[in-house]
Amino acid sequence: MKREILLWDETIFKDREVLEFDHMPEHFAHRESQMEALKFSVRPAFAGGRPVNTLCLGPPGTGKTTAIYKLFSEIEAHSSKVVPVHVNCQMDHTRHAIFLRIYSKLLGHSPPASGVSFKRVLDRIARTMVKENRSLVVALDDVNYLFPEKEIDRVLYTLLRAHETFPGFRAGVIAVLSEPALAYVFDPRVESVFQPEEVPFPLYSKEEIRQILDRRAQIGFYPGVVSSDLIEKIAEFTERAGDLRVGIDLLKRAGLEAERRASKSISSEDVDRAGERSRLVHLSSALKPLREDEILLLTLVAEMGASKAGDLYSRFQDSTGSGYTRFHEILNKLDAARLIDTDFTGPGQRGRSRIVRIRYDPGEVLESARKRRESGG
Ligand SMILES: Nc1ncnc2c1ncn2[C@@H]1O[C@H](COP(=O)(O)OP(=O)(O)OP(=O)(O)O)[C@@H](O)[C@H]1O
Repeated sequence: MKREILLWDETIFKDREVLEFDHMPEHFAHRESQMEALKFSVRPAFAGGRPVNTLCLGPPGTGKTTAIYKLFSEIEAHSSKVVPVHVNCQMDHTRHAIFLRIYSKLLGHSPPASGVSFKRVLDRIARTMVKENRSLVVALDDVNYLFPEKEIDRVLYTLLRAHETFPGFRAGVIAVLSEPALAYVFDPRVESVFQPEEVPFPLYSKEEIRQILDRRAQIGFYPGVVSSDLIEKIAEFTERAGDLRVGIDLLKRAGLEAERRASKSISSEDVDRAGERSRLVHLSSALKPLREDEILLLTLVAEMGASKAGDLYSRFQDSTGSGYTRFHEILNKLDAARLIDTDFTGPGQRGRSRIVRIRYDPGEVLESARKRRESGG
């Protein structure tokens, strides 16, 4: 008879690495049109032109960063005419830091002296690019971290108008934002040079999620560890949470739960047990793009428990001085991000008497919001 118990030195994971978020999936399904649009935007750069500015928009976990990485590795494999630089704006959120990142990528090392002036960094980048007749493509990932203090205007102005000072300098920007639309109003001097082509990244459907997770599971686990019924269950859970990362995390955690029981296969109970923690993965990614007043309203919902929209509004107005329109806008946004529920009051309950509830454990929300505030943005 086949042994069902896992020995202490055995594992059900064939390749753990594929269940990590930073794993670059070999097969990037359901994003063909977005990849085409991105390739189209950098194409002019290969012929000595300027890349087309682009804006990738979509909720967390819809493959925006993955698309950029794929694009950039293809560019690097194809030609040295184009210099692609990926900037994580959560880490590099000043113009100086971003240009240091570009400098290091282009020249292969940091500037010799720390504290070197911005002007010298820019000068070196622009002259090198012009001399080598190359084009720059800068991806500003999570660009919302550049909105406070209007840092984004300074970054775009410098990148996209540098050719006025350094003739022959060519640069394009791919901005990445975890939201369905761009609400930021640019400085007019930036707007005249930055009218990006929008590339939408919609949420994956349940079937798309199922296919993606199925493939991960095939590579990540040994055969027979996870059944197709369970993949279906995980896909449903992931669709409800609204973030593919939840599904990837759930596969991994459910696998660990099975190993804890020394079982050679994952059970439905393993998935249930892992579910709550995995759902929190969405919480931190959904908080990432939120503005200060949006986080404030979310924390009020967490603190007040199930409350009437009218009561919530009074507290919100006391703290921010904002009007009902803004309050309503944020409520809808938090609802769309699946952070709150505003709709289970039954017929006839509309407007200020709507009941608003948090979709996560309030303590977890307050803790994540605190971390998000500390990380800036
Ligand atoms: N089409 C896909 N096929 C396989 N894996 C995918 C696909 N789309 C996304 N993923 C995986 O989902 C995770 C999240 O993807 P990614 O980081 O690209 O999303 P994102 O839209 O940039 O999210 P955020 O806005 O939170 O930064 C990654 O682990 C990535 O490998």
